[in-house]
Amino acid sequence: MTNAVVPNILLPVVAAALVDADGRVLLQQRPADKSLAGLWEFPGGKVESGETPEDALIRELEEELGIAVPHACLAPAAFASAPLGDRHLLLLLYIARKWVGVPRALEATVLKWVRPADMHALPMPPADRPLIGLLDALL
Ligand SMILES: Nc1nc2c([nH]c(=O)n2[C@H]2C[C@H](O)[C@@H](COP(=O)(O)OP(=O)(O)OP(=O)(O)O)O2)c(=O)[nH]1
Repeated sequence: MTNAVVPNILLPVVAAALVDADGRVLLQQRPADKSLAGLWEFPGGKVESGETPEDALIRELEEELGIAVPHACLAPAAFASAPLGDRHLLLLLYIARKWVGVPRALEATVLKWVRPADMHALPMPPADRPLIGLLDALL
């Protein structure tokens, strides 16, 4: 009997809606040399092997924005499920209202604070579209 390795079709990605005192959410623009270039996304990234979703998100927010988000400040909020190339994206969105440091675009082209209602007019990854209305209802 062979133990065939089945490739994992699911791509787990974590992302954060960082919310400021005015109810605006931080979006970042994906750089030109990456997939989905130029689209506005929630900061975050892929969950690496051996990481919990929350550990992955804390790491990504430090790498991408230079901020520290305490584990206790990450509230699970919504998810998206959508095809992405030959994989299937499972995007877990958390809300955070508190963090340490001032977000800087360390990997993205630029950052922007946006109200959920204004996100409809922005080019965002297709998987993110259903998250806009959910965020609007939650904030
Ligand atoms: N961080 C983030 N990723 C998103 C969002 N929506 C969405 O479809 N994605 C996709 C884009 C990427 O394929 C994947 C996130 O992984 P990543 O940001 O670490 O990927 P990457 O740029 O390092 O690598 P790649 O896309 O060039 O393969 O999830 C979102 O709102 N935030």
